[in-house]
Parts: sequence; C-alpha cells; structure tokens
Amino acid sequence: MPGEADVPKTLETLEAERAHLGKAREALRGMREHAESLSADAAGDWVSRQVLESLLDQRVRALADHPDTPLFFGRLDHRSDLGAELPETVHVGRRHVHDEEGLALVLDWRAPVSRAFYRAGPRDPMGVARRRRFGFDRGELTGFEDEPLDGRELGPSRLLTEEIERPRTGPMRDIVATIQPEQDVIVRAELSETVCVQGAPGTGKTAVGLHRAAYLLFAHRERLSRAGVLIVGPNRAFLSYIASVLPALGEVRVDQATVDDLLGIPTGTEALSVAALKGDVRLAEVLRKALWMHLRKPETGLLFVKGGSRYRIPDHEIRELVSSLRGTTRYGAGRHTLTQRLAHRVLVQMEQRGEAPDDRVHDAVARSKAVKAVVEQVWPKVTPQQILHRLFSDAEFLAQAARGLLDEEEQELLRWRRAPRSARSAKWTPADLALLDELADLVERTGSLGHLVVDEAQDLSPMQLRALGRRCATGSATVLGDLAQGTTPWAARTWREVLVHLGQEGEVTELTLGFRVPREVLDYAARLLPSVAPELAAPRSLRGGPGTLSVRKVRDVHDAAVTALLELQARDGSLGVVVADDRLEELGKTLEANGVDHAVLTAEGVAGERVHLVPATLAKGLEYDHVVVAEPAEIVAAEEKGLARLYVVLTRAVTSLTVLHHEPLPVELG
Ligand SMILES: Nc1ncnc2c1ncn2[C@@H]1O[C@H](COP(=O)(O)OP(=O)(O)OP(=O)(O)O)[C@@H](O)[C@H]1O
Repeated sequence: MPGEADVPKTLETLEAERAHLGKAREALRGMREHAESLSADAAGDWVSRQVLESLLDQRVRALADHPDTPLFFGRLDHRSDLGAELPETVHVGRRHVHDEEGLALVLDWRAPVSRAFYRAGPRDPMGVARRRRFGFDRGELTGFEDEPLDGRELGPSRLLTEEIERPRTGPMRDIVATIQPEQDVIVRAELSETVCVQGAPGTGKTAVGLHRAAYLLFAHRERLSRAGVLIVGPNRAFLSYIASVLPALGEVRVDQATVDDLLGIPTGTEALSVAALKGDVRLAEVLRKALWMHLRKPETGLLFVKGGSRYRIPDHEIRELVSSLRGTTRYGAGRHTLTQRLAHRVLVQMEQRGEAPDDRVHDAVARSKAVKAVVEQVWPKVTPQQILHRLFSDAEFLAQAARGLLDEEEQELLRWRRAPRSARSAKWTPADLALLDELADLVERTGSLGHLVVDEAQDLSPMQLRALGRRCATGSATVLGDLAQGTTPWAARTWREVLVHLGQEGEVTELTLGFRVPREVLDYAARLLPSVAPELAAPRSLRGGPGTLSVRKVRDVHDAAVTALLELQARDGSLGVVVADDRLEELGKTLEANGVDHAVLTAEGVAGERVHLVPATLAKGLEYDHVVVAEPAEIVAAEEKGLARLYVVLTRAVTSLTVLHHEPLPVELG
C-alpha cells in the first residue's frame, strides 16, 4: 500500500480506478443488453433456432455481472521504452469488457497479454513496469497495491495474503485474482499436453484444474465447444462444492460428473478384495479374450437363393474371412464388415454369371436371412452384460479367458457365489461397471472428449482409469491428486502408472505450497506421512498463525464436540465436524439434543446450515474454516487405508482444527 505522504494521490488514483470500474460495469450492461436483443428468429429451421437460442442464452448468462465479484482485480502498466505494441495500461478481469466503440476496458485473465499479471517478476518483468492489485469488498473497490517491476525483490503482497486467509463460507470460489506463478504454468499448459499434478492437501489442485478448463475453453473455444470438456470428481457432494467456480468465470457449458455418472449407477456391492481384483489391469486382457472367444467355426457354408439361382460360399472361405478380420477392428465393426464381405462374395458370383447387381442388391443380400444366420453363428451379437454374466457364472469359460492371467484362487474370487439367472437380473457393482465399459468399448469405440479434468485420480482403479482414458483418447487430460490421500485399496502408488492406464503421455508436476491448512495443523497431519506415503516430502503452508491446533483428551467426545462447536460458532466462517461414518448418527442426535443446528453431509451434497456433520469417507476435497475431528483412532480403524483417511480429515481446516479424543490417539500422531 502507498505510504501516508501519498494519501491525496492514493485517493485520486482510487477514484480514477472506481470511475473505470463504473465505466466497465456500464459497458458490460450494454454488452448484455445487446446479447439479449439478439433474436434466434433468423434461423432457417426449428433445430437451428433451438441451437441458436441456447447459444444466445449462454452468451447472456456468461455476461452476467455478479455484484459480489469485482469485474477486474489487476492492472498492468507496460514499459513505454520497449516500443512494443502492448497497450500502455490494461485492466485484467474475469472477462473481456469493451465499450460501444470496441475499446477494451477489461481484458480477460486468460488473454495472452494477461499472462504477465501472474508471471512477471523482478527477474523477468515481461515488459511490465508496474503491477497493480485491487482490493474489493462485495464488488466495491476499496484499495490497491502497486508492485514496481524494476528489478527490486518483491515483498509479500498484503492483498494476496488477505485473499488467501479470508474465512471460507459457502462453496469454492475462483482464484483468478491470485493464481500463483507455478499454478499458472499448469493452467496455461497447451491443450495437446496432458498434465499430471501431485500436490499436498490445499495446494490448489482442484482450483488449478478448474481454471485450466476455463483457460482451454477460452484459448480453443471452437474446438472444445464441439469436442467437450468434462470435470470428473469423486462424488456429488464434491461436485456441488466446486459447481459455481466455472460459471463465475463465465463458463457455463462444462459438464461435471462422477465416475458413476459416466459408467452407470451401481446396483450391487461386494467385498473390497473382489473389487480390487476386478479393478486390476489384467482384467482388460481377460475381457478381451472372453469377447473374442465368442467367434465360432462355421458349421455350414453360406447358401443364398435368389429366384432359381443358388450361390454358395464354402465354410473354409468363411473361416478365412473371419480370421482376416479377427482382432483387427472392434468386435461390432468386425461383425458388420463380415456381413458386407459375405454379401460382396455373393455379388461377385452373380457378376460371374453375367448378372449386373447394383448397390440395392448388395444391401438386400447383406440383410438376407441366409447371410444373417451365418454371421450370427460365426460372429454372434453379444452384449457386455452377457459376457460378464457368463464370466462370473461359468467357471470353465472364466478359466479359459483367464488362462495365464489369473490364478485359480483369483478366479474363485471373481465367481459369483449365487449367480443371477440372467445378465438382465444381475446387480452390477462399481467395479463391474468399469468392466462393462471396457467390454462396451471392445464392441464399439467409446467417443472421446476434447479434454478431461480428473480430480482425486489417485483413488481410481486401473480399470476405471482406462474407462476415463477412453473418454479423452483423442484429447488430453489434467490429472490431479495426492498419493498420500489414496484411500481405496487399489489407490495408485505412482503417477506414471496412472498415466499409463489412462493411455496418456504427460509430465508430472508437483505443487508444494499449501493455501488452505495453517502451518501448525499441516505439520501435525504430516506426522502421518512417513506411514502413508514415505516417498513424499512434507508439505509447506503459506498460512502462519499459532493457536490454530487444539488436541484435547476428553471424557466424552460428543459432549466435547458440542462445547467446541458452541465456542466456534462465535467466530467467522464455516464449521465441519468429521467423524468415522459409524459414529455419525449418534453424534447427530447429541448435537440435536443440545440445540446445535447442523446439516448432515451425504454423497449427494448438503444444503444450508453453518455446521456440517461430515462422515470421514466424504471429507475428501472439501474445506471448512473450523474443523472438529472426534475420535481419530476410530477413523483409522474403520478401513484398510484408515491412516490415509485420517490424513485427509486432518487437512480440511482453513483456520482451526480441534481434535477430540477419548481413546488413545493413533501412535503415528504421537
Ligand atoms: N493461488 C491461490 N490463491 C488463493 N487461494 C488459493 C490459491 N490456490 C488455492 N487456493 C485456495 O486454497 C484452497 C485449497 O485449494 P484446493 O481445494 O484446490 O486444493 P487441493 O490441492 O485440491 O486440496 P485437496 O488435496 O485437499 O483436495 C481453496 O480454498 C482454494 O481456493
């Protein structure tokens, strides 16, 4: 902030900036009114009109002026002595705003010129003489801070620190005003590049992934509007937590999905050991073999009769045709090609007999009962569900498909104890759905999107990763996660293997600076690291402040939770109480009995209330200002990777963490 002597000048500057903000708001209103006045009536037909209407509607929504979010947050003053074509001054904001003459009042943060706002530093000023950051309070410009880029080392920015340390209330917000240089490198990576980010809790992986999606849509708008961008997150609760970030950046068309949304809603459950085996990449080969085992030798040749003429294709010729096609295409495409080739052979015979068959005859032969019967016999139509049903219920079939891949014990593990009568009545588990997806792709190619952002990727099984990989096979991906937060039995051990299963080549980068968790709390949680991920370095926190951690041995954790929450409610920000899933109900009753209003977080999300009661298994990716964790030992005992779960739980706090325990703490925390 400028010194006291500069007060009049500061006020003058502030007024000038406020006037610019007013002008920009006015111009944005003009742009929105113009967009609203456009009509889709000019479209030629009903379909085009619908498309145009939806595009115009999106444009109007993208031009909304959110009263609580500033239209710009920074300004760059370029050096005039460089003779560059750069404009003297640019304001950097969430979107382009121009006046009626087309003069830019605010430049989109994603525009190439804006890059210097994030990256310019004393060593490389990128043509910038001065960077200005603005302070806002509910859309009102309240202050500014100047950083001269003249070679002097820059001290910490107060506005930046304030933004990072601000209490959290509702869902996640965008970070456009304060993206850090190492984050910006990831955000602006080329569309063709797959980027994999390993990052400790709160280092901004999710934020970076979302901003990268927004950046790519800006830089490759046309291509990606056609091909699509998808964000994949662990559950609905997480997706609703991040849901407003992209719309606030003007991106209203990015889909968000859980793996279940993509692969289908599971109807069955199973032991984790079975799920882990089904998630193993060897299953891909088992399925491939199982599918192609459906090809059979022809029993008879083809006899096609037309009028008085008979055309024959002997079975050895059919066998040759089949073996020339086997494995060269998708199963479904192979079946189609076989049909066409058989018809073609019949047509060749017709021609040899002096006939002149045309395309219609070819189609009629291909659709004839005789051809269809042969194809069905040698290359039968199968559904993924039929194959999986057969694999899990027919020991001999499984043994054949799994030969050399799975041992006897593993095959036993895969087989259903009580097989459902048909594929239709089978109840499919999450792991089965990934297998069905693999089979579906072997039959018919899965469509690919332009870009996929995969969050919490460390938790996905190889077979799930393959399913996601198919969805970005001709595109690229942003893969985000933390090996230390892997809580599934099949969690990845290295990012290289994740990339291999995804079928993507890419660089692994690491984010190490924590924006969420206070230092004291992060250091406490990091005591678990040598046990959960010894190869990872301890994370560093940007947030200081002592007194953020309180570990209390108590007589009754429920009573202590009530006391802690009543105390914390007097402070700013959101509150989360995290417990082992089994304790949730009981604690909920105690909170209710003591008049602590709260909402229970489920996999579907949560609405309202300042206090959230959070089952440990759903805490991943979320954050609360104040977190109370009751009985950590129980969280550890609840599952195989309980220590990793506890690491996740202990790293959700933005301002304070209170750990309450009656039982001894896990020794690793000691
Ligand atoms: N450059 C930044 N400026 C301000 N806030 C930031 C910045 N980067 C991240 N944050 C904030 O830090 C918090 C943590 O970010 P985020 O949830 O993306 O981290 P994460 O690495 O995905 O964490 P986890 O591994 O725990 O899921 C969020 O509130 C986010 O808005």
